[in-house]
Amino acid sequence: MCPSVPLPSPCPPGILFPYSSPQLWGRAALQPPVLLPTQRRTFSNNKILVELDTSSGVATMKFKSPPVNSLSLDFLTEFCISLEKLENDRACRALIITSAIPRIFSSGLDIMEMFGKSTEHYAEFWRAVQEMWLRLYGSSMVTVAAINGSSPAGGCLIALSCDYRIMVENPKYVIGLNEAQLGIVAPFWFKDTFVNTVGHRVAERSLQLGLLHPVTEAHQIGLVDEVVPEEKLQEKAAAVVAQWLALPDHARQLTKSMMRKAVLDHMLAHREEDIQNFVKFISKDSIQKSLSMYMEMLKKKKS
Ligand SMILES: CC/C=C\CCC/C=C/C(=O)SCCNC(=O)CCNC(=O)[C@H](O)C(C)(C)COP(=O)(O)OP(=O)(O)OC[C@H]1O[C@@H](n2cnc3c(N)ncnc32)[C@H](O)[C@@H]1OP(=O)(O)O
Repeated sequence: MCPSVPLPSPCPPGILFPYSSPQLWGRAALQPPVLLPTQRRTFSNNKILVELDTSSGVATMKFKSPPVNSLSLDFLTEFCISLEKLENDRACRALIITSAIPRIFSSGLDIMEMFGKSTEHYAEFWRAVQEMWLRLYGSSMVTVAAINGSSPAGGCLIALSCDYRIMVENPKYVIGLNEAQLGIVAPFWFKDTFVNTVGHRVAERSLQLGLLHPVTEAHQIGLVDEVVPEEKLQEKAAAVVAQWLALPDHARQLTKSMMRKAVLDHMLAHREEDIQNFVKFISKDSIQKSLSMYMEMLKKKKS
């Protein structure tokens, strides 16, 4: 759905107004409370499975890209297509994002997409990362991250871009923006999304040290909103969605837009510059070396 206000191309559908069309806001919000039979619509691709319950208006999206749900260009493309489909579906009002891979929500951006490739490839990849964030952070749906595994860097960004985060209680799971540990830097819009969630001081320390927070700590600093046992995750996510959907869509959406607009506008205004920055930064020999060493370290850890 194209916006009424001109946007830098490509136009991100579903971005909260003033970009999105007011006709989208109503969705199923004011339907009378009649009891409808449960109806499911499913669509799937190689990387993602989506199930939409049209009677409740709640979609569940499961990442299923082994081994670790890394955000490759293909994954990001499929993710954006799925988000666009749901955003434009009047029957869908809420989205729960979770993983079908045991122990991993998402391992973040696929490091191989940032290593040993052409500048054209880096630019295309980064535009896809931006697009994913624009669509998710600017979504008019209620979005809940049901985090059932570790979620570093780009995986954490996906969770941060949702309205609410519920994480499974497990001493082995970690979450955070650990870019500094890889010798790279979280871009300003990752940082802004993080600051808007945990506040400036907590974000500054966590970003500078590239911290991956254990679940209890993530809860303490407000990076996740709730911690639950694995078997309660889906039930809790459904309850949170029901609570948020009890409000009129337009009021919730206007409020969400008010809270997120400045960060979204800032990124859109600097989108091309941000791509150029990324390409220049990631192409540096020293950064390529850091990424190579990090991948080596991951492999050694296994053996
Ligand atoms: C100007 C701005 C500039 C730059 C901004 C860039 C912003 C970057 C954002 C990012 O998201 S960078 C990615 C950060 N991600 C990580 O640091 C996670 C690294 N991975 C791990 O910590 C672990 O793999 C794990 C996710 C905790 C899973 O551990 P587990 O023991 O279960 O699996 P294993 O480590 O054996 O991994 C399996 C397999 O997958 C490969 N792998 C893991 N993560 C990635 C990844 N992000 N990209 C690509 N590949 C990844 C790993 O190497 C193994 O491969 P192998 O089987 O071939 O050895």
